[in-house]
Amino acid sequence: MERSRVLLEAARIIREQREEIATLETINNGKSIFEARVDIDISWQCLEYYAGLAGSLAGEHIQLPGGSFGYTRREPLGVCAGIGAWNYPFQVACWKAAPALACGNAMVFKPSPFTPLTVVRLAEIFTEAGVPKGLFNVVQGGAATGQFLCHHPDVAKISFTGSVPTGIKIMGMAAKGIKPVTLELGGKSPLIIFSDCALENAVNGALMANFLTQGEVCCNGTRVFVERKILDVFTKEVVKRTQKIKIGDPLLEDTRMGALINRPHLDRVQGFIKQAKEQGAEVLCGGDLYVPDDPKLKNGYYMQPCVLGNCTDDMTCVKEEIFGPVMSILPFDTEEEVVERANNTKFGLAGGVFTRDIQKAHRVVAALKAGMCFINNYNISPVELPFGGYKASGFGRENGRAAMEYYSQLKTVCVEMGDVESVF
Ligand SMILES: NC(=O)c1ccc[n+]([C@@H]2O[C@H](COP(=O)([O-])OP(=O)(O)OC[C@H]3O[C@@H](n4cnc5c(N)ncnc54)[C@H](O)[C@@H]3O)[C@@H](O)[C@H]2O)c1
Repeated sequence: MERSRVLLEAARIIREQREEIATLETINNGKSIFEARVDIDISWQCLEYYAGLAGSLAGEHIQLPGGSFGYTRREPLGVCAGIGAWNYPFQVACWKAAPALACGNAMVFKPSPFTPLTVVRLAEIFTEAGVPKGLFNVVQGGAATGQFLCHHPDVAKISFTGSVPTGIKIMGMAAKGIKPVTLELGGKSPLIIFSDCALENAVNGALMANFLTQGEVCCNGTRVFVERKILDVFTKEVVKRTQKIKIGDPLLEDTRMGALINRPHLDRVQGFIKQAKEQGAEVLCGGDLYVPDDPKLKNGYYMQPCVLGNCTDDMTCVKEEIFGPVMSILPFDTEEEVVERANNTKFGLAGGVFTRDIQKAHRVVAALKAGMCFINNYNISPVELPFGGYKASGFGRENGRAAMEYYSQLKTVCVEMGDVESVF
């Protein structure tokens, strides 16, 4: 209950300073202030949720013959290392810190060197809220700092959010110290639009699945499979809506798409579009750099959100995670076919389906090999629901009750109520 009170106080301070933290996050990452506010809201909700669970940590009592019994205790792991990506800096830190602290661990958090700011504010807030000194720590740095944390003998667990190649290295380092890891890695998720969907919802869903945070979202549904019967009407509407997305200064109220994280990443995203064209995809809209009118923004890393048509499953833009505002549209004819194609990927983070047929919706998500599935919506993240991947998208879960298992360990105590019967 003491941990719970401290987490609730931290949540209260975040709510109170929402505007200031959201502004800092926009400066940190380049996403629109509109979205940064949503991230901050999800962050304090996460702290409140784990504050609620902190007092519920408990074991089991198991009866044994002759009045003997056993019981289990949920104990903290110790010092947990959190290593974060740059796309949701404050939120990722809260998703890791809240269950870690609720379970009684300490955390050393390393943000991405591209977004060092807001997690420092989080550490200050924790201190103000009454978290004991040294329990939540921030270290800045890049790969070398991350490696140091993973190898450190006092670190008991590593929770990592980032790319698959780094995830592989993290798991290798953790293996050397036999440390448990949570890996939240990349994705190339399918979004399946059946012809019996509510079209406007499906269009909204496809935009939500592709263009939040400049498309730099791990669970994005970037392979949009559309039943051929509605391909034209759906595509036309998606293109029309994509062209209307307001790009520009992320601190302006009406901006809905800010700047990508840095120049190399922008070049990389542009490279994927160039390659898509070479491989036969058609750019239906966007894809070019965007230069805002405001002269002080002219060197910003802005681009126009892009919709690709004429895509096939073997194209690079359909197989690889682009991590930018690029949607690929792929027609399909039957349920069986689309499920097979949707699962034909090394990733398994998320998936979505739009249909009015409730049986079909449940049948399809049951067949999807992905950890986070959506029916008739996409990319909402209630903290009550566990989140994490299948296959190369990683393992372990954040959020929901499930995360408590990944930040605690089980001790079994066997109690003898009779005499010891020795076999010797
Ligand atoms: N599944 C999820 O929840 C989730 C959420 C956000 C982002 N992501 C993924 O993250 C990726 C983009 O983020 P990124 O470019 O920051 O990823 P990244 O793998 O380059 O870096 C992630 C973090 O790891 C650190 N790091 C890099 N090399 C390291 C090493 N050798 N040892 C230890 N730490 C090291 C970085 O400094 C950074 O803090 C995308 O693939 C995206 O899908 C996944």
